[in-house]
Amino acid sequence: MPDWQALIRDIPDFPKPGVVFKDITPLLADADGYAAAVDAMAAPWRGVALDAVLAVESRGFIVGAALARALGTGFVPVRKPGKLPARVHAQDYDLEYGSDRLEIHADALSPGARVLLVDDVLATGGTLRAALALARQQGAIVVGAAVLLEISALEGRARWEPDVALEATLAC
Ligand SMILES: O=P(O)(O)OC[C@H]1O[C@H](OP(=O)(O)OP(=O)(O)O)[C@H](O)[C@@H]1O
Ligand SMILES: Nc1ncnc2[nH]cnc12
Repeated sequence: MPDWQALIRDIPDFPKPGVVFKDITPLLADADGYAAAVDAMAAPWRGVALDAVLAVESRGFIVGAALARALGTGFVPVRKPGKLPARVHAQDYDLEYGSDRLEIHADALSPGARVLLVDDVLATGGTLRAALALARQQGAIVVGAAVLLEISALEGRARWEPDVALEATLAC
């Protein structure tokens, strides 16, 4: 276990009773830990041809933007409803503690663009699958997906597309 993994803490019963929330804010606040986490997330993708990192609001932005800079790619935001100013494509999805909708600008990706999906946590996988659908709707090639932390018990990986590489830096 990398020593910075200890900077992710468990918060019981947040945001709902029965959910153990994996809180990455202590890791983000630690300069060395944050840098090490981003380096480790980037490692499998160095040398892979990529045009953009596509990351999901809001915690996904914190790791996704840093990863885009580390890999030298553009950054495409996928946002919660009503936040993007131009025409959007939308996708409804379920996650561990509810359901929501994600949006992407309709002109965010060119057909054939090579995209890496990025988020902080993989739980049930609903969020990442919605991001995959949004990218593909625009004709992008989803080269893979990168998450900082996979919550294995929630089996998001089992619902992921086996043909698309999914790299989790940490698993619990
Ligand atoms: O695999 P899933 O079950 O879909 O869960 C993972 C998602 O849940 C969290 O986002 P959340 O919607 O809580 O939003 P936030 O990033 O704004 O906190 C997390 O940042 C992932 O995006
Ligand atoms: N248990 C959890 N902790 C942190 N983020 C999450 N996203 C979905 N489930 C989560």
